[in-house]
Order: sequence, then C-alpha cells, then structure tokens
Amino acid sequence: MAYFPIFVDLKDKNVVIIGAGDIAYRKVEVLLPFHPKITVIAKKVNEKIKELFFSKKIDLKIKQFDENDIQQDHFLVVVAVDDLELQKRISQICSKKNILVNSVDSKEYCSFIFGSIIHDGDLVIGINTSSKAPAVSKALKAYLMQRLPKNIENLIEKVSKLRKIDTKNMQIEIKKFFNDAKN
Ligand SMILES: C[C@@]1(CC(=O)O)C2=NC(=C\c3[nH]c(c(CCC(=O)O)c3CC(=O)O)Cc3[nH]c(c(CC(=O)O)c3CCC(=O)O)/C=C3\N/C(=C\2)[C@@H](CCC(=O)O)[C@]3(C)CC(=O)O)/[C@H]1CCC(=O)O
Ligand SMILES: NC(=O)c1ccc[n+]([C@@H]2O[C@H](COP(=O)([O-])OP(=O)(O)OC[C@H]3O[C@@H](n4cnc5c(N)ncnc54)[C@H](O)[C@@H]3O)[C@@H](O)[C@H]2O)c1
Repeated sequence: MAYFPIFVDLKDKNVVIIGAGDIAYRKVEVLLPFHPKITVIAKKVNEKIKELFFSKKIDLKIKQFDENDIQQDHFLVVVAVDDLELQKRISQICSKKNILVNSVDSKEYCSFIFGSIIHDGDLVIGINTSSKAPAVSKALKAYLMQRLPKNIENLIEKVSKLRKIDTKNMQIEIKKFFNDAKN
C-alpha cells in the first residue's frame, strides 16, 4: 500500500533518536537541516554522533533505553537500534501516546517512513517506494538530481513575489523557465 507524503514543520520540535550507530547518524543528518531539537539516546555512541554533540547540534544521553525516555511533548521518535523486539516495544509506547514513530527494521513498527530527499533551499522533493525498495529511492534521487533544471531556486523566489501581485506574469515566468530548461 502506498504512503501519503506530507511536509511537516519540524522547527524546534522535540525529536528523539534511540540508537547511535550508522543508521541513526543517517537519520540525524537528514533531519538536521529542518531544525528540530534532536536528542539521541543510546548505550554506545559512534564517533560521528559524538561530534554532532560536541558541536552542539544535538543533545545526547548515553544510557539504556527505558520507558521514561518517551515523553508526551515528543513530536517524533526514530528507533534505530539493532534489536527488533525493542523496536516493537518502543513503537507500541509511541503509538499509545500518539507520537509519530519510525522503526528502521520493520515497516510494521512505523507510523511514518523516511523518503530519499532532495533538499535545495525551499525546494524539497521526497521519494519513497512504500517501503519496498529503498535502494531504488536512493538511485532515483541521484537520477533526478542530475536532471533537475538549474537555478530553480531563482524561479521560486521570483514566483513567490509575483503570485500576490501579478499572476499573469507569474505564469509567463514559469512557462519561460521550463521552456528554457528543455533546451
Ligand atoms: C530512502 C532511505 C531514507 C533514509 O534512510 O533516510 C531509506 N532507506 C535508505 C537506504 C537503504 N536502506 C537499506 C538499504 C540496503 C539495501 C536494502 O536492504 O534494500 C539502503 C540502500 C543504501 O544504504 O545504499 C536497508 C533497509 N531499509 C529498510 C529496511 C527494513 C525493511 O525493509 O523492513 C532495510 C533492511 C535492513 C536490514 O535488514 O539490513 C527500511 C526502510 N528504509 C527506508 C528509507 C524506508 C523505506 C523508504 C522507501 O520506501 O523507499 C524504511 C521502510 C523505513 C525507514 O528507514 O524510514 C535511504 C536512502 C537515503 C538516500 O537517499 O541516500
Ligand atoms: N531503515 C534503514 O534504512 C536501514 C538500513 C540499513 C540497516 N538498517 C537496520 O538498522 C539497525 C541499526 O543499524 P546500525 O548499523 O546503526 O547498528 P549499530 O549496532 O551500529 O547501532 C545500534 C545502536 O543501538 C543502540 N542500542 C541497542 N540496544 C539499546 C538499548 N536497549 N538502549 C539504548 N541503546 C541501544 C546501540 O548502543 C547502538 O548505538 C540494524 O538493525 C539494521 O538492520 C536499517
């Protein structure tokens, strides 16, 4: 079954990542440009995540997970531990509290999944395969990145100014941009 994409405002929202290995790091990296307040909780922490903590980009708690780590003011939780039973347990705790949860080993324990993301200023494109083939999402991102028209951020800026004052010229600018991009 396909997943509906929504674009969420994460600024200053409390995001908790359980686990601090390579996969947790990947999830942290992809979230950081959207400015949430990230806390990583794990027994063992890899060097790249320690660096993010020392450069004050994230908060870090080195401990074994317990139920009190999930609080009602948490907006979103990512469970990136190498333990499927724990993924299931944390997913159930989050569901009871109506907190969005992503679990890295099983879509059954996810209320949302990550897409492969193209992020360039105000432009965000999310790709997913309904959890079937993440490697295809990654490859499609590379394919699209090579083919996206250049300077699309300039068009976005121009149109954001025009749309309130001159919709006719707005449409002309959009048409012209994509016509030029084809050539
Ligand atoms: C898109 C991306 C975003 C991101 O992670 O930020 C992402 N996975 C990426 C890469 C990737 N993941 C895996 C491989 C190895 C090849 C392979 O196994 O296929 C590669 C390729 C690589 O790393 O090169 C292994 C894997 N992934 C999942 C499982 C468990 C399962 O399938 O049940 C396993 C097996 C674990 C194991 O047992 O080994 C599950 C999920 N992975 C998702 C997202 C969600 C579905 C998105 C979709 O529908 O496309 C979902 C459901 C949950 C979630 O994580 O949100 C990111 C590309 C980022 C980029 O663009 O660079
Ligand atoms: N979703 C995806 O895209 C994707 C891709 C590849 C792999 N995976 C899966 O992601 C999982 C994590 O992979 P990894 O390479 O980052 O693993 P890892 O072993 O490097 O890291 C696991 C982390 O979980 C922590 N942890 C485990 N039990 C804990 C507990 N009880 N309390 C607190 N912390 C605990 C460990 O301390 C460690 O920091 C694997 O199970 C793997 O199959 C998912």
